Amino acid sequence: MKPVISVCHLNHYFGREELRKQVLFDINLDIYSGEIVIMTGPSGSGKTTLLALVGGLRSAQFGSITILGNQMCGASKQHVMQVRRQIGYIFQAHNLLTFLTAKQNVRMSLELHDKYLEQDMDELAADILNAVGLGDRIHYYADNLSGGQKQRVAIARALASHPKIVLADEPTASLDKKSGQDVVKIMQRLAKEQGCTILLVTHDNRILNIADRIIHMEDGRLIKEADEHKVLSG
Ligand SMILES: Nc1ncnc2c1ncn2[C@@H]1O[C@H](COP(=O)(O)OP(=O)(O)OP(=O)(O)O)[C@@H](O)[C@H]1O
Repeated sequence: MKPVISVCHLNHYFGREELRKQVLFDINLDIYSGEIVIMTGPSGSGKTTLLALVGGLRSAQFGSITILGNQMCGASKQHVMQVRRQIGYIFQAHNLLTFLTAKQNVRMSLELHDKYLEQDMDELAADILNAVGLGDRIHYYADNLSGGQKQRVAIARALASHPKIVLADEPTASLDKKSGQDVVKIMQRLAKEQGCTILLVTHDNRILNIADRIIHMEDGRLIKEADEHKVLSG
């Protein structure tokens, strides 16, 4: 089986000349279809940078990143955009548009895909909001939702178009324990139903039990691949 995400000898630098600083060192990582992989590590160790490179939000400089069979290093902008459409992003600052309702926020992500233009996008958006437990909030403006509810809208938005990959950066950071666990359980359930692959960055030890695999980043290096099959759960 080919990996959905394959990172090979990836190095990354920020800054130029004397300010040039290496932040990722020879990263190698394969993630397979349907896997939920959690990446942990201290602040500044390079997790967000790696996630942004994998998601095509930053250009890779040295090494290789293959996403769904597409080489991202040196890819044209257009090619990167095509790959990005197959990825759902869930970031801590959920980036909902506050002047739109929950349903309109989700609908916007469907409008990016030709295949949905012929379908009833309002109904599809309402369905996925139901699935994340927000059936009674679909007409609420994002501003009038709690942190956990906004995060659930962000999940609905990311998963509505059935992406093959979901990238999540600290999806539970601003949530209390219960909301945090609700949010990741919803992600886990929908991902398993849709067969999508999740790469999730977190400092939140309370959610490690949803991972199929936990990887650890330190000082720009992936130092171990351990704890397959939820050794750390509970
Ligand atoms: N745009 C940038 N320009 C220069 N340096 C950057 C930039 N973004 C990140 N860095 C540096 O790269 C290193 C890795 O940062 P990154 O945000 O990837 O770490 P992280 O593990 O996600 O941290 P955190 O857990 O605090 O979010 C840090 O030393 C950071 O200061």
